[in-house]
Amino acid sequence: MMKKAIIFNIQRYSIHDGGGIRTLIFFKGCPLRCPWCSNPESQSFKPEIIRRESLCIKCSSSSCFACTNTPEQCPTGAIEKVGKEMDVNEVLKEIKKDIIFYDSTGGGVTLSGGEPLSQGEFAIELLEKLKNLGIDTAIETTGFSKWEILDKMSNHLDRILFDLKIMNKEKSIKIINADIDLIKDNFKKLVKKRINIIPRIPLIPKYTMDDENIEAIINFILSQGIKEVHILPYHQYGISKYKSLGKKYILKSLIPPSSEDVERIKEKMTDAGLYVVVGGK
Ligand SMILES: C[S@@+](CC[C@H](N)C(=O)[O-])C[C@H]1O[C@@H](n2cnc3c(N)ncnc32)[C@H](O)[C@@H]1O
Ligand code: SF4
Repeated sequence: MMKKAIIFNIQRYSIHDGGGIRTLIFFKGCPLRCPWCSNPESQSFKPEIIRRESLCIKCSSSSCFACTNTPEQCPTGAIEKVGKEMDVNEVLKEIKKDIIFYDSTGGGVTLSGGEPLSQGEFAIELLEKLKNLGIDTAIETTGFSKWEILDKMSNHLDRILFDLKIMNKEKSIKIINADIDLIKDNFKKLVKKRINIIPRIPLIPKYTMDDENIEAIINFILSQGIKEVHILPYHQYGISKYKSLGKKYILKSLIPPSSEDVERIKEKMTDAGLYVVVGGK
């Protein structure tokens, strides 16, 4: 039987996250809980209802949040179901609509989320089919999974955009629910396999940007013989999605890093011998 996964978005014509014009496949569900996550709708493994107040015309209730209409009954799309079970062929059908853009731009398909490794068997089958079609493949990942899954998946990936977030073990478990030792082990095994791996660091003030964490990240990357790193300055683009989901955004008052702060970290990494890309594609 064909494998199925919960997908919450298929974004076409993306110029981020992997190079060229890309199709991004967003897997729903993540074992981590980064308080700054810009995709809160990706965290639960189950389909969810979101409510967008800005689209609500108050047709049946005084508030979108008190409305008992189903997504199908809502006339404006203010109430929407996020997350759809799809099989590999359904996802492939969507991807094939973009295939003509890949060759001329060096683009392809990037798996994102949520955490694609958490629906690993499906992702492996999809990637295998994409490689059989000659399509470039990339993944954005936390690297937090059993090695067996990542090992199999890496055989069908041209590039792994691998996040390193919090290097202190206790802090990593407490703040984002991730065992950094497992993540580092997986990273090292991929390097040993000579997989094309690009570390990405989200620059989150008060969480990942302190000297100790940045130095630990630099030392780890250098110890693995890697020369390129991407840094992603903190943004709050996902903030309205928290409200739509009825979730609280606890970092509302956290100010994104200034360009000087980003430059300071870039310089530190460059001085250590790394080639640094801000944003990262
Ligand atoms: C939404 S995640 C999905 C992939 C995977 N779950 C991960 O975290 O690597 C994609 C990228 O966005 C970054 N990211 C998430 N929230 C962010 C925020 N508020 N500001 C900057 N980068 C963010 C992550 O660090 C990751 O590199
Ligand atoms: S690992 Fe990625 S998807 Fe999961 S909570 Fe963190 S930023 Fe969000």
